Amino acid sequence: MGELFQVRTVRDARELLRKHITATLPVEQVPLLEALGRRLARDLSAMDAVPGFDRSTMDGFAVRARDTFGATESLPAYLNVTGEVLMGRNTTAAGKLNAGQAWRIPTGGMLPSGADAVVMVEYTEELDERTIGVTRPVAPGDHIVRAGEDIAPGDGVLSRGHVLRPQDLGLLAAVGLSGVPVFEPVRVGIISTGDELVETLEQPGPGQVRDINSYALYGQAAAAGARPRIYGIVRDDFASLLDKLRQALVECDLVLLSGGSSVGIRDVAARALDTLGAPGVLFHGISIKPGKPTVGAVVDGKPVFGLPGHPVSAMVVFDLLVTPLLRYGDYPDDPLEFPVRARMTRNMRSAAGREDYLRVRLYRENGIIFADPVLGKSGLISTMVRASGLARIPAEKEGVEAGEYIEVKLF
Ligand SMILES: Nc1nc2c(c(=O)[nH]1)N[C@H]1C(S)=C(S)[C@@H](COP(=O)(O)OP(=O)(O)OC[C@H]3O[C@@H](n4cnc5c(N)ncnc54)[C@H](O)[C@@H]3O)O[C@H]1N2
Ligand code: MOO
Repeated sequence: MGELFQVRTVRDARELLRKHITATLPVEQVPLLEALGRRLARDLSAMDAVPGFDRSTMDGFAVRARDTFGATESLPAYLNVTGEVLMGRNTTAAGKLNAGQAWRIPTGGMLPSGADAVVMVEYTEELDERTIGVTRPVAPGDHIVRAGEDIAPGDGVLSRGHVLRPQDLGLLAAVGLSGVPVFEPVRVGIISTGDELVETLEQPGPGQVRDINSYALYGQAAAAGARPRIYGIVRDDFASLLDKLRQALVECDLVLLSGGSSVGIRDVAARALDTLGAPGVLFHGISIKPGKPTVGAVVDGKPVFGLPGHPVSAMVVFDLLVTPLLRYGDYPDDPLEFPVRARMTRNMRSAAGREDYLRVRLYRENGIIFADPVLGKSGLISTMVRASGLARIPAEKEGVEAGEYIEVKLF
């Protein structure tokens, strides 16, 4: 059996899990339009240069910069208009721009050979069909994008593990990759435990409550790019829990159990996890509030979490320990995990040696972002709904005072 009842910091819990998780995800090739939010399975490099030719970034005239030196409004540089660039057309065939010449060019047009800059149309005056006066000089390279300036052939463009964003799809389209190798989404099995739980459609009797966690955790898993699946409610009993866990572990890459982590069937859950495979339970308890009675296990290389039953606690622990695994397959150091700095509206106590996570509602007043704690016990799901994010009070602090800044991650 693993290291039971030893309370861990979040960092240690992550380290232990990282050390024991060995299961890998299959790779699939998906069309570019289905790749948003997916994780790249290998490094990608560009075959083509983007753009493939020098192009103008303005409507105007392609010129040799040196022909415009010294030009002013009162003494323009006069150039002969000897050509016109058409969009999408190869200018090489149309010849070369020579000294004293200018070619009309649209934004994005291919620079003719011989030209090294573009004069914006605003800084020209048309004297007749064939002559312009340039009223402002340009330097070589002005208003043009060079071939390969965006992406050079052979450039590594995106790395394995990267979660694809809209701009990444644009870049992959630019280099002509219409399909991408991505990891299959993590299949997440969700099991709720408790004799008091009933399905959403049921009317709870006295002493009963509807199952909240299956839905909230399903939402969190889906939001993190995983493929969640609900295994329903299991009664507090070893045999049925073992059965359900066994099934979920065969069909999923990661399994979540909620409830029964503290007293109740705690030992049952831990015993079940140790029965199912090695190394079993890695830790029982993390030094955070809410979320202390969390069980972390690895069974045959796959992570299994016993999340606390209180819905807020389950969601907070999911956010800290499960989301990074689903998103990145790991616990990367993320300096932007809590990206917002906000000013506390009131004092909040916490115990040293324990990280506290506060539900906060953010608002802005006179240019300052304030964090207003949403108070309420961790059994109250409505507190999560009223909050816009989670603020962290680090373990070394004994609280935060009104006016002090804290770090917040947004939901
Ligand atoms: N004597 C102690 N009691 C408790 C302790 C403790 O240290 N000593 N820890 C408290 C803390 S903190 C938490 S968090 C909870 C953890 O409870 P469990 O993980 O053992 O879960 P349960 O006892 O089954 O449930 C707790 C609470 O949550 C409700 N619950 C559970 N599952 C769901 C669900 N799917 N949907 C909605 N609500 C759910 C359950 O009905 C209980 O009210 O223990 C404290 N107690
Ligand atoms: O962990 Mo309990 O989660 O403090 O409510």
